[in-house]
Amino acid sequence: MTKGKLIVFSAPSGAGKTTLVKHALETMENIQFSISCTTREKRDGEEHGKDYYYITPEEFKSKISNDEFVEYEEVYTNNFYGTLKSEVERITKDGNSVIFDIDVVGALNIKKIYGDECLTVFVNPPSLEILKERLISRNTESEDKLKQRIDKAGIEMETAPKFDIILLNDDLETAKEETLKIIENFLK
Ligand SMILES: Nc1nc2c(ncn2[C@@H]2O[C@H](COP(=O)(O)OP(=O)(O)O)[C@@H](O)[C@H]2O)c(=O)[nH]1
Ligand SMILES: Nc1ncnc2c1ncn2[C@@H]1O[C@H](COP(=O)(O)OP(=O)(O)O)[C@@H](O)[C@H]1O
Repeated sequence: MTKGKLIVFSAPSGAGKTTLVKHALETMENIQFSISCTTREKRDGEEHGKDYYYITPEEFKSKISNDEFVEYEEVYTNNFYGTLKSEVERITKDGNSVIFDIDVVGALNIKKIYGDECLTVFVNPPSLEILKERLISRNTESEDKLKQRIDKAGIEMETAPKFDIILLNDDLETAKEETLKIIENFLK
């Protein structure tokens, strides 16, 4: 059996990458989600071992010392996020492909490691204004966390040309269809 490939979705917070990755996972066989570790708090509706592994900063540090991460970042102040080697291994060893929802730095690091076995997709919001509106209406962040995400978005948008594909997420149904086409095309 051939080993699976890697598909990385990345974007500023609020662009819609989680929505599009979930759609791909619900629709397609042979792809599975890389569950990251995070030290951030669990949001309502999220589940440990499904959306993330929610761990303490001490547990995170211990995983760094034990070299358990493919990559990790302090994405927002005091909030660490990391991709476990064991997730990539668990999913790809049986021939399934792995899909990631990670920040732009992590995405480009994964691409450096895996090269042609990896496709990086940048989810582009129609504008920074619309990005802000989506984040506000998602209603998951405190004032302070919202500001951190919006402040970082401009710099993150500048990395778009480094990705293999830029996917516009304006009309959601169109973006969902495009997501499936991009993945199918890469895996065939
Ligand atoms: N580098 C890296 N970034 C991650 C990882 N997991 C999640 N992220 C990113 O961390 C950022 C914050 O994620 P989250 O707290 O869920 O907030 P959201 O983007 O506002 O939904 C997003 O850009 C995620 O894609 C990871 O394992 N590594
Ligand atoms: N094309 C779209 N049009 C309108 N709202 C969208 C669209 N895509 C996503 N959203 C909404 O915007 C918010 C942010 O999307 P989400 O997938 O959580 O983004 P991210 O994972 O990139 O932070 C969510 O409330 C989601 O339902």
